[in-house]
Amino acid sequence: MERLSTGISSLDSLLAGGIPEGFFVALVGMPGTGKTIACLHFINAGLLKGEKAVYVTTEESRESIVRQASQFNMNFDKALRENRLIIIDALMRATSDEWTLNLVTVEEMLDKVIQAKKLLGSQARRLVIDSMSAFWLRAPVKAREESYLVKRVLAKWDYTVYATSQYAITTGGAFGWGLEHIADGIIHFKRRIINGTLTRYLIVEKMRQTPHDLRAWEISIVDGQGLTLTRPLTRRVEDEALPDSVAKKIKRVISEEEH
Ligand SMILES: Nc1ncnc2c1ncn2[C@@H]1O[C@H](COP(=O)(O)OP(=O)(O)OP(=O)(O)O)[C@@H](O)[C@H]1O
Repeated sequence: MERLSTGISSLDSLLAGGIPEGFFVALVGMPGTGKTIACLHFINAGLLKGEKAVYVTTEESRESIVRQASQFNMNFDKALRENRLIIIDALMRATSDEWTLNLVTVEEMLDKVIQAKKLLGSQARRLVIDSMSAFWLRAPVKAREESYLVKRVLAKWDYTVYATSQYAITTGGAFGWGLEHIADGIIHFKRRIINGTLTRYLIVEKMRQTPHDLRAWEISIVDGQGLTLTRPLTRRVEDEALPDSVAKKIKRVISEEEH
C-alpha cells in the first residue's frame, strides 16, 4: 500500500510512514491548534515531489493561505503561477474569479474540485478542504448526509483528502454531526494551558489499515519551519493543567493521609 507523507516527518513516524493513498482523513479540533498549518505541510509535501494539488479554503482568503505558507518557507505563490496548485476560495466570493465559491454549498465545492482534477490531471493527488464546518453553519442537520456525499463522490476522483472540522471553544465538542463517522482517519488537535503557557497537542485517534501511535504528542509551531511534534505528553504534564485550587486540595489530602 502506498502512503503519502504528511510533510511532517515526526507525524509520518506515528503513522507507519504516512496516510494510505485514497484515504479521507478528518483533522478536527479547536481553533488555533494547527489544523491549517498541518494542511499546508500536506500540500507542500506533494508539491515538493512534483505533484499538483487542490486546496479549498473557507475561513481564510487565498492570499492569506499563500502568505501563511510563505512564513514556513512553502512557495505556494510559485505553484499557483506554474498551474500546479489551485486554491478554491470560498471566503472572498469574487465573481470574476474562476476558482471561487459563491453559494458555499457542498455541491458547488464538489463541482469545483472535480473541475480542478480534470484540469490538473492525475498528478493532482492531494486535496485539502479547510474547513467542512463552513458548509453547515446554517444547517448542521445536513452534515451527516453531506459528509457521505463528499466521501462517495471524491472516492471516484483519486484524491487523498484532508478535511478539517472545528470544535466549539466552550465545550470542545464538534458542531453538530462530525466528519469523524465517515473518515478513514482522525487526527485530533487539542490545546490546554500548562503552567500559564498555551500548549498544543495532537493524537491520532483513528487510521484504518495502520498500526499507529496511540499517544498524545506536543506540537511546536516555529516561524520559518512550521509544525513538528516534540514529545509525547506525559501524565504528569496533564496533571499540571489542573486548576490551582484543585491541585492544592489534592496535595492537602495526600499530606493529611501521610501524617
Ligand atoms: N509564522 C508563525 N510562526 C509561529 N507560529 C505561528 C505562525 N503563524 C501561525 N502560527 C501559530 O499557529 C496558529 C494558527 O494555527 P492554524 O491556523 O493551523 O490553526 P487552526 O487549527 O487551523 O485554527 P482554525 O480552526 O481557527 O482555522 C496561530 O494562532 C499561531 O499560534
